[in-house]
Parts: sequence; C-alpha cells; structure tokens
Amino acid sequence: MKPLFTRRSLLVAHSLKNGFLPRSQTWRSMLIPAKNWTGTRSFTQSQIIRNSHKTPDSNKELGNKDSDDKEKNKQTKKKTPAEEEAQRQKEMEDKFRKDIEEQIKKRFQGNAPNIKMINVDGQQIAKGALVISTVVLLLTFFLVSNQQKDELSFQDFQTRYLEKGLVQKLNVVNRFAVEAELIPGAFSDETVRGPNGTPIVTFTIGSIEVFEETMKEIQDKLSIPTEERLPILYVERGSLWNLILPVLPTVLLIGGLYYITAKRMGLMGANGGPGGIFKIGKSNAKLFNQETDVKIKFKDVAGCEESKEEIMEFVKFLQNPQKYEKLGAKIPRGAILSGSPGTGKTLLAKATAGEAGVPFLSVSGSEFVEMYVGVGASRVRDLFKTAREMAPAIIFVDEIDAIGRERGNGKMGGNDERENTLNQLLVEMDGFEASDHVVVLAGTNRVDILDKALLRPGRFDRHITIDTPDGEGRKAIFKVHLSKITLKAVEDIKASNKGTEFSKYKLEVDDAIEFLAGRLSALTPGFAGADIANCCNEGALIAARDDANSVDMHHFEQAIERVIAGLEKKSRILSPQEKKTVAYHEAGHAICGWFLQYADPLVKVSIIPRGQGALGYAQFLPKEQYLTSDVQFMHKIIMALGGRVSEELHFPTVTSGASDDFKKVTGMARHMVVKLGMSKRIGNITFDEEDGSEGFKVHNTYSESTALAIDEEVKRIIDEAYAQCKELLTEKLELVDKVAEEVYAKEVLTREDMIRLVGPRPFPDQNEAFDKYLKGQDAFKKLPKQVDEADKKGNSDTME
Ligand SMILES: Nc1ncnc2c1ncn2[C@@H]1O[C@H](COP(=O)(O)OP(=O)(O)OP(=O)(O)O)[C@@H](O)[C@H]1O
Repeated sequence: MKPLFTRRSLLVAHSLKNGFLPRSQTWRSMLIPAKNWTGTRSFTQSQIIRNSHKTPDSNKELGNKDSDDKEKNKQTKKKTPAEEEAQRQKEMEDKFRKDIEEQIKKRFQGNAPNIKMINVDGQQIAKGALVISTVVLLLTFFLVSNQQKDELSFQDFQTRYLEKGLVQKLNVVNRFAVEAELIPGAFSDETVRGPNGTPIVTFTIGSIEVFEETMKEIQDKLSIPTEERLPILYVERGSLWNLILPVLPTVLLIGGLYYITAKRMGLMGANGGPGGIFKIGKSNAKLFNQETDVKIKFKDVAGCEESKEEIMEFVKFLQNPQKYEKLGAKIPRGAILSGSPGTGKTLLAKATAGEAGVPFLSVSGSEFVEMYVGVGASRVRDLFKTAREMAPAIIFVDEIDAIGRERGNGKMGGNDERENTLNQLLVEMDGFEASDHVVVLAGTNRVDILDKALLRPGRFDRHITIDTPDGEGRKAIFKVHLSKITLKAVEDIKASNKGTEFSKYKLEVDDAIEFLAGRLSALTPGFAGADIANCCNEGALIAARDDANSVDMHHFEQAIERVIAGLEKKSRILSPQEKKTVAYHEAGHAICGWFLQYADPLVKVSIIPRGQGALGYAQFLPKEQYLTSDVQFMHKIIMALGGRVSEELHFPTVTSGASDDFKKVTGMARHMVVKLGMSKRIGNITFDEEDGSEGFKVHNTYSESTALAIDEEVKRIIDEAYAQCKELLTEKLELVDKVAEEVYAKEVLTREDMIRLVGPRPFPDQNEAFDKYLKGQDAFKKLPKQVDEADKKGNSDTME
C-alpha cells in the first residue's frame, strides 16, 4: 500500500462524502480544527513550506535518491545516515497521521466522515491538466467533425421526414437553419430532443425565399390542402454577441481610423483628453502673460534702430490711444516685419509686447493650415475674437507667408483652403475698428511673395525691413549677448582692480567689452543676430570644454571659425601629396588676395579640413560696402581662380579641389553679364533668371542667340581673369612656394605670418573695422596648446 504521507507530498484532505474540496477551506482546516492542533503543527507547517517550494526537478532528484537507497538496502543491511533520517521522517509522519485521525474521531464522535489522504504532486497536476485539455479538444473536434459529417441535407429531410408525414412544425432559426419538429415517437439517429421532449432534426438553408418556395412546391405536389400545410415560424436565437460580432470589425476599423487621424492632427486635447475634434476650429495662438512671460524689452534688441523707431509708434499708441484719436489720427493696423532669417523679427515683436505691456498673442502662419476645410478661416476668426476681448492687445503672426502667399498664383494647382484662410485674415483686418486697439504684427522672410491685398494701406500699413546688421549693429548685438557671459577680459580687470574706484573700474570694463565686441564684429561680416547669439553661446561652450573659468577671445574665434567653415574634421587625414596640393592651392588664393588692390584683407590661411568637403581655406574679411565696381568683381574672380592656377603652375596635373571656386567664379561672371550690365556686348540690360515662386523654371526670358551671347561673355570674363591670375602667380612663383611651405608645416598662417613671409601689402586696407581692431593683432591664431599638439603629431615637417 502507498504510504499516506511522503516527504515530498503536499497534504490534501479529500472529502469523499462531498466529492470535492470546499474552496473556502484550506487543507488544514479540513483536517483538524485549529484549537486541537498540537505539537506536530510546527513540523507540518515547515514541511509544507519546504515541499511547496520544490520544483519538479528537485522532486525527481529526491525520488531517484529514494530508489537508490532501496537498492543499497538490498545490497547491505547497514543503514547510512540518510537512511536513518528517512526512517525517522517516516516514523514522524506515521505519528502525525495517527494524531490527525484520533483528533478527527474525537471531533466528530463516531460520525467521522470517510477521510482519505492523497498525494498531490505538481507534476501530476500538470500532466492531468494536459490530458484533460487534450481530451476536451479531441472531443470537440470529434463532435464538430461528426456534426458536419451527419448534417442533414434538405433532400434527405424531404425524403426521410417530410414526404413520410413525420413533420409537424418548422422553425427557421436566425434565417439560416431550420429546426423541424417531428411527431412524437419519430426518433432516429439524426434526431435530438427538443425543449419539450419532441424529436427534432435540423438542416441549413441558403435563403428563406427559396426555402419557402420549395416547401410550397413540395406541398403542392403532395396535394396538401392549404389549411393543413406546415406552419413555418421564424425565430432569432443566440446571445448579444451574435448581434455584435458581425458589426464589430467595422466598428473597430472606423474607431481605429478615427483615433489615428485625431492623434495625427493633435485633436485629442492638450493631454490626449477630451476636447478633441470640437477644438479644431479654435485658434492655437500662444498667449504671453505680461507680468511673467514677455520680459524682452527694446534694449534687448540691438542694431536695428530704425526698425525699433518705426515699431515704437505702435507701443505709444497702445499705451496712450487717446492722444492720437483726439487729433483724428488713425493708427496703423499692422506691420509686416521682413528680413533674412535670424535678423530678430520675432524678437522685435516680442519686445514690442514687452514695452507696451499688453497681451501678446503669438501664432505661426502654418498653425492655421489644417487638412480640414474651413478650419484655417475659423481659427483666424477665433484669434481676432480673442484679441478683441483682451484689447488692447498685439497679435503676432510669424511666417505669415504660409497663409499669405499671393492668391491664384499656384502654378501647380491652387490651394483653396489656404486662400480661404487668407481671405478671412483680410476680412478680419478690414473688420476691426481703430478703436479696437488691436495691432497685428507679422513676420516673414519672403515679403516678395505675399498677396498684394495684404500689404495695402489699411491692413499691414507699415513695412518694416530688418536688414542683416552692419559692423556697428553687430557690435551692439555682440554687446547684448556678451553681457550674459563670464568674460576673461572682465574677470582680469576685476582681479587687478580690487579697491579702486567703482566708476574707474566700470569704465575699464566697458572699454574691454567695447573692444571685444568690436573685434568680434570685425571678424563676422554678414552675420545675422541669430548667428551672433549662436557664436557667443558656442564660445562659452568651447571654454567649458577646455575647463576654463571664463571665456576668452580665442574661444570666440574658434566659435566663429566653426560657424563660418564648419567643424574641424580631425578624422580626415590627408596624404602628404594631398596636403601639399592643398597648401599650394590655398597659397595661390592668399598671394592673389595679397597683391590685388580690391581684394578683401586676408585673415587666415588654413589647410585643416573643415565642414563638408573643405580641405583648406583662405579667409578674407569683406568690408561693408553697398556698391561693387566691375574691377572689384574682376579681382574677386581672379582671387577665386588663384587656387587652380597655382596647382597648374606647381604640379603636372590638376585636382578636383577647385570645383567650389569655379561655381563662385561662374556665378559672379554671370551676374555681371545678366544683371549688372557689365558686358559691353550684352549691353545695359537685365534678364530675369529667377525661378518661379514654386521653384520651377518655365522658360528663359531671352532668345537663343542672346543665351549664346551671354554664355560667351561669361566665358570671356573668366578667361580674362584666368590670364591675369596666371600672369600674377607666375611673377610671384617664389612667394607662393614660401607661403605653401610654411602653411604645409604649420597648417595655419595668420596675417602677421604673411607680412613676415611676403612683406606688407602694397595697398592700404580699406576696411575701417579691420584697421581698428585687427591690424597688428593676429586673429584665429592657433592656441599654444594646439601648436604643441600639432608638433607632437609631427606637423612641423617640411615639404619635399
Ligand atoms: N537685433 C538683435 N539683437 C539681439 N539679439 C538678436 C537680434 N536679432 C536676433 N537676435 C538673436 O537671434 C535669435 C533669433 O532671432 P529671431 O527669432 O527674432 O529671428 P527671426 O528674424 O524671427 O528669424 P526667422 O525669420 O528665422 O523666424 C534671438 O532669440 C536673439 O537671441
């Protein structure tokens, strides 16, 4: 007999009387009432915990060990310590069992239920479950296949039941199955018992109409009188699922599509919560709170004094409208701020709001554009409604060209929705009265493509152009941004002026910042406000990377180089031959620039690869000038050709390094011929060579013969420049050699190096800023640390 308790068994009491273990009761409470639990309790508990944590593997191991023990027992009668332990355990289990039985007897006093102890093993349970599920599956499969096999056809139903008069009623269930109730006693293999005990056979039908028709025909044939014909009832059966399931895929598909669309269009409310589609027509304008958000004032916008003055009028109006209205003056409704990217249009608009102290609603033109028709117009309406409610207020529409493009100009098909939005904007701007005290400012980089209706007086009355800043403007912008940075020049003054008078100290600091800003401005011609802000920030980042305590001129110069020429490509290692070619190429540019009167002053020659594909560069500082003569153009072209000509003069073959120079040269020459009337043969005429607003060039505005003449003139100019360049560089062959060798060895040459190598420039530099801030003071010099590193890498070798 199997032992009732084994070491690895989980004890479960199984009530034979009830046939199952009541769920609410644990095995322990089934066996013995808690109050009668005695000293054996602790043993049992620990036993259970131990066993219940065992894995099937550990059980197996233990099982193997038991059988091994038996084997050993057979071989030798002497008991091992393990056997002794097993024996002891068995005795304890027996005692425990007896104990339980006694207590049960005592509890039920002779009426004890028939209790049987069984072993429950995890593995056994799993096996059992597996077997049961397999059986259930097989049974289901068998039943289903059997059902399919035995399904009654209509013909069988007709011959076996209908024609024999065994049918008493027909129920069409869910329009596809028929339950035929047979007369009592008509049982067969195919019948099942219906709810009231009547035998039933079932079969399926294709369509109710055909079934009815067939039934009629059969009964006609059997000459059954109309009143005795079989009644046909229609019943719908099944759960709610039967109704839901057919429509569920469609509902899920539509719901999914809606969800994806709503999410893509950002219509799910701010946090994906409710609001959704109902908010679509509302304006997305961001409202800046005067007290907390708009902290920008006019003093933060530097270098565009005229624009500031223009816009100041709006501020004065919003602050004191009565002053103007009293005199009968109408206040401009809006202003278009136009200019190149990063020139400070948004900044100026924000400063206007900051100065005026009124609500500032900022929105981007593209935010009006939505895939749904009418949404843009509705948002415009809502924006103006909100502004009127808050008046006095400023609306700022950034990138207005997104909605304000000229109407009916879409060469590739119109965009009605955008035009609707623009129309609504025009209507709103017309619609509000001067007394509404709402001012609309708009920013764009492309004022040329805006609809004329938008620019007429009464709408955007003022056109404020913000140009790229000149030298003084850049200096002023640098001052604004440098004021937020810990500068080495200022820190040095602080350290050396302890105890001196504040006014003197302040003067020194101002001078230092003035000089720094001036020098940086001289090094950054053509930079817009955003570039300057970026440079200052980059400089501080470079200083932080160097673990410096303050930001020095070198850091800013590195930042400028990075913005102009791109990142230094330390990974791009040139072969000695390539390096030599690049050195001669750059030396050619440098010598041309040095000996041509109208060339810009040179600040640096470098053969360190930078940015996209640039293996070296000669950096010149163009002066601020508003007119360029044909001779100046010529000198620029000669200078650009200097690289290729130098390669030709020093090497048997030429390289691809001059492709970018040629692009510039061709562009300049073509501009001279086509736009500036600088070709005698073509004459004083300008040809429109611009692309259409959609970026498609449809046709040239000149004849084929003119096109040929233009091409010939462009070539003539370049050829002439080439000849002059060759003449110049042949004459200065030795100097080119000198410069190339030095740049090859040092990688970087500054202006001072050039003076040392080739002597001072024969023409005065006509660049005031250059004279003031850079003359005699090297810019873009390698830091001592960098020079050391270059030496370590062996860069100071000489060219063979
Ligand atoms: N005149 C300026 N004075 C001080 N900082 C300026 C000036 N112009 C631009 N900046 C700096 O450049 C940043 C970008 O300027 P802003 O966004 O106003 O340019 P934008 O003309 O609106 O450009 P975009 O046309 O690309 O929208 C500003 O946040 C500011 O730091």
